[in-house]
Amino acid sequence: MTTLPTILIADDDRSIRTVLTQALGRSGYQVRTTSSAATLWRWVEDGEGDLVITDVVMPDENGLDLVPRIKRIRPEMPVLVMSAQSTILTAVQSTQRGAFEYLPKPFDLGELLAIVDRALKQPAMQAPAEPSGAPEDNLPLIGRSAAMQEIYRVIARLTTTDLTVMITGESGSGKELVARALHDYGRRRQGPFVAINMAAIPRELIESELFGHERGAFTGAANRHVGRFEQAAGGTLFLDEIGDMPPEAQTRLLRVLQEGEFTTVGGRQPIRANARIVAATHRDLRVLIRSGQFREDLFYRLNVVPIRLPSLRERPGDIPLLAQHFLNRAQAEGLPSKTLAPEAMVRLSQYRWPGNVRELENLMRRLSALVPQSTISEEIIEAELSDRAIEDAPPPAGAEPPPDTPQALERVIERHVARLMTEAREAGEDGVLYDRVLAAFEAPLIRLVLGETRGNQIRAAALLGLNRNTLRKKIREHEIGVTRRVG
Ligand SMILES: Nc1ncnc2c1ncn2[C@@H]1O[C@H](COP(=O)(O)OP(=O)(O)OP(=O)(O)O)[C@@H](O)[C@H]1O
Repeated sequence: MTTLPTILIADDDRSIRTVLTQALGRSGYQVRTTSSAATLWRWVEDGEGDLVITDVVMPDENGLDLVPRIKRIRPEMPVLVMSAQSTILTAVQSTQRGAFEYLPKPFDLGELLAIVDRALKQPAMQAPAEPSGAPEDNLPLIGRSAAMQEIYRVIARLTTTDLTVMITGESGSGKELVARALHDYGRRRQGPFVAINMAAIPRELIESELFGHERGAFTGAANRHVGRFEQAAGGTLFLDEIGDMPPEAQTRLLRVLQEGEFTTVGGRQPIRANARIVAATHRDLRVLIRSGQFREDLFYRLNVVPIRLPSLRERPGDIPLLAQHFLNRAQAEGLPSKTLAPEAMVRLSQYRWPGNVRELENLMRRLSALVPQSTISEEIIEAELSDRAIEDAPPPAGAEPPPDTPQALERVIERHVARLMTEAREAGEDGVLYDRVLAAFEAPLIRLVLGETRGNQIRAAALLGLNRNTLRKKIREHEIGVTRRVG
């Protein structure tokens, strides 16, 4: 008996899932559908399915980001990417990341079936060449610096426990990767890994996303919705950007952690919480606690095992290894093979990497695609980096000014401004920088002062030396939540 090929479909649009299920089912395929990238990933990890069809924009993760991860663990699996944002960028990115085909929405069902048929017939041809890199490329985390060794040791020690972990570190330093490693090597590895990013979900939806809701719990709740806590049962719940969690959700989460059970929004029946919690943030939670934006009691519940991930500039020795790893990976995804000249490597190691590993990864991917020569020279790196770096001559590693000095603050500001400049340049935006830089400092300033005055705007305006109406305008502009607290 031959088994029918199974197609895994991830799209948060139910009508697309229905149409595809019917069309593919009629053509003799088995079909499994999900609205979440996390579920799709779990199926792929569990070795299920013969072909993936994924949407790009999904509530929990961008489908395009999933493609290279799928190709890494299941290189033979064809992945079709469909997207309503049918820009040339999406198409190019899908292909670069190893997708078999890219389908702009709306698409022709006949064309889709033909592509599925073609993809399943030629799996061998789709398998990318073996990466030329070291076996290291298959490791979940790259880096041999002392700082990373310490991280590995902590992860290893935690494999036999379900302790709650709080990962802190700058953006792009690998917090999510560490969370996944804790899950993949831990006791709950057979269970699901469910991630939720507090900064990516509208604040008013966070509670129902986390805990689920009953039918009719609020306007628009047409059906019962299973929350991430329930989805993560038996596995790990990764609470990313925990510092952005709204106060009500914080209170609810604290209760769950204390009592070990929760109720859905609008529900009464308590459900046992059976998820290991790993939280992460790039923000300083102690500052948020001081300004009244994060509950101190919740912090202590979450901060059972703190893991502080070093920034890339704190471990420059890892840069060559990581750079080579990302070039190998780009090659495995079908981009041309590249090597870095030794001087180019030195220059990379001296750069400050405000966007950390993510920035390095992106640069290597871009160079793999764009540089025609097979050896990337120092000049090419120099041109790339001097474009984004503020300082011409970065200070050697270890020359960070002591914390809490005006120099350290200036350094932080410089890094942030450099990042905003890069973003504006990459997005081709002119005339936005001054406002964005000001907003970046104004919003936390106002939040802190309002925290200090317990939400009293008159006192806050006086403290700031601002006119009351100006302060109100800025509160609106920055969408700062103001709650008056008594006592
Ligand atoms: N040690 C590492 N080895 C290999 N790849 C890494 C490492 N650290 C980070 N990366 C890669 O860098 C990118 C950013 O990592 P990740 O998303 O885990 O960072 P993050 O700290 O969670 O970022 P953010 O705070 O912005 O969510 C990912 O593509 C990840 O695979």
